[in-house]
Amino acid sequence: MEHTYDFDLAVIGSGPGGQKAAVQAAKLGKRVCVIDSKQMVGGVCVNTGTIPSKTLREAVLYLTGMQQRDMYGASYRVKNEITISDLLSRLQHVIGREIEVIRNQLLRNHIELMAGTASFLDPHTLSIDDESHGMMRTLTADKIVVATGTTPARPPSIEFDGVRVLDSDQILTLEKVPDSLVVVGAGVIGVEYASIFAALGTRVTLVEKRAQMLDFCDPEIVESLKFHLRDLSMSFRFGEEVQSVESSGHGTITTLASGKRIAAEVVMYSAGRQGNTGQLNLDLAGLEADKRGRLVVDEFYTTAVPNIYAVGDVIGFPALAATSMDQGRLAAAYAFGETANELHHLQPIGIYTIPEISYCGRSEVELTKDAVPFEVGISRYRELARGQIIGDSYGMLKLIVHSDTHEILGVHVFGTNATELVHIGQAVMGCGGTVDYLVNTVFNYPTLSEAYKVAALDVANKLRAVARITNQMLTSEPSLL
Ligand SMILES: Cc1cc2nc3c(=O)[nH]c(=O)nc-3n(C[C@H](O)[C@H](O)[C@H](O)COP(=O)(O)OP(=O)(O)OC[C@H]3O[C@@H](n4cnc5c(N)ncnc54)[C@H](O)[C@@H]3O)c2cc1C
Ligand SMILES: NC(=O)c1ccc[n+]([C@@H]2O[C@H](COP(=O)([O-])OP(=O)(O)OC[C@H]3O[C@@H](n4cnc5c(N)ncnc54)[C@H](O)[C@@H]3O)[C@@H](O)[C@H]2O)c1
Repeated sequence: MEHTYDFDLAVIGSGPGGQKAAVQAAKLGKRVCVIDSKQMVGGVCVNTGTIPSKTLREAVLYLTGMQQRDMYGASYRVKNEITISDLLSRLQHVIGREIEVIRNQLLRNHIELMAGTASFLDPHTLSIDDESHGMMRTLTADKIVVATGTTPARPPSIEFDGVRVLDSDQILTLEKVPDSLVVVGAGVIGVEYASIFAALGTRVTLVEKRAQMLDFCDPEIVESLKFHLRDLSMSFRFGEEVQSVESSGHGTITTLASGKRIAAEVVMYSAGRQGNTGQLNLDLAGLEADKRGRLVVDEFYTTAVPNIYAVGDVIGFPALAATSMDQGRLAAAYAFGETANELHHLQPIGIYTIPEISYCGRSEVELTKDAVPFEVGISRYRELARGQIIGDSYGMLKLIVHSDTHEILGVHVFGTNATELVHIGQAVMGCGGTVDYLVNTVFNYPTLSEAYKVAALDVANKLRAVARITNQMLTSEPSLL
């Protein structure tokens, strides 16, 4: 006998993964609902993660006038005393608009948005606890997508008071811009926030237990970033672990395992995140999470239970809004038998530090390890007319090209608009293009995109020099000696 369910698809979590899963299923004519708590519509992405941090960064760049200082001098500011309310007003504006856009998209696709926390009663039945209205309900669905994301991991020995000792979600509730800040963990979240506060004039100390930060990025670019951050008075404590954090009305003392003690007004922890599966009653669905709360899926985003899918941060790496969206879209397509191509292996990474970093493809370190012969071409923004016009004297774009096939193997960008520029390289690489395409292409002038042309010519010149001398060696008379 055919089951009849309340919904064809129930999606738990309204972040990027959940939204796109829901819209894809609705486009296939399915009856869909999305469940999330009332104050989290849009997920971590809109409320506590991507959008707030990127908006804060934009507000800081504008109000500090930092990007104009090359032109107007080191003391140039748009506003002298930047208060937390200057920053938060922009944040609230953008978050509010984003939530409206999401609600509207769900509504016009006839997707029901339900307020509450979902948990499994069995593989097809969910219980929804709507605390804000004191209501419980149950619903059934043929397919279920778990897109519950993550929350900041909190070491049990640290007392988070939400005022002086904070996790990265709580940083958005600061009541004033701190004079000094310890950031624990130099992952992407830690380095982004550290650079934002350093740009605001906060004295930042970044503590990281590994010997380096962002070790998946091009080392030359990480070195340039560190130079800029030191210039903003940031201190680095690499290879150091936090032993304890004490806090009082006067401030905080962070004690490191090496015995060092760091005084600061505020401490922010950004030392990893934990999958949000604790409230789901996974065992009633026949599922189990790993010790970091994450679910394992196959290439179709199916969990161990065939009608339950999982996407986004809750399935782990790469844990980006960018990938979560596509995982959601694909999971819904696979769930309802729609043919879909798996994600392209070339995916960009964008790190919104000040200055920003972005790359796509392989790095010099990886290629050297694999003994792949390559040539590198570099373009510096200060030699581009657009670089001069915008006052970015430190930006650079690096192209890595296969010495024999001329295939573009990687592009690494540092500086203004890096996260946008990277897509040109990504597109050429994705279509199997070579550096010759960039050499023979005309770019608008004056633009930062011209960096591709300059870097491509740099590669071509180096390859030509090798070819010329090799030819001369081959054709010259053998030596008599
Ligand atoms: C500070 C910060 C900055 C970031 N910056 C970037 C960036 O620049 N670029 C980028 O690509 N990514 C960035 N990320 C990562 C990005 O935010 C995540 O990859 C993305 O939000 C994950 O989407 P998701 O679909 O897994 O769900 P999430 O956005 O994590 O949302 C999950 C939702 O599920 C809900 N939920 C959980 N449990 C239940 C339940 N039982 N019932 C109902 N609802 C539930 C939660 O309330 C939440 O709303 C950043 C993250 C952080 C924290
Ligand atoms: N621009 C972006 O794309 C972007 C921005 C922010 C976050 N994110 C995503 O969010 C996710 C979480 O980021 P994250 O930075 O919290 O986690 P992470 O796991 O990447 O980094 C945590 C860091 O903290 C360090 N650490 C842990 N415990 C420590 C201790 N006691 N003392 C000192 N150092 C310690 C770890 O060595 C690690 O380097 C990542 O997967 C990231 O991709 C992406």
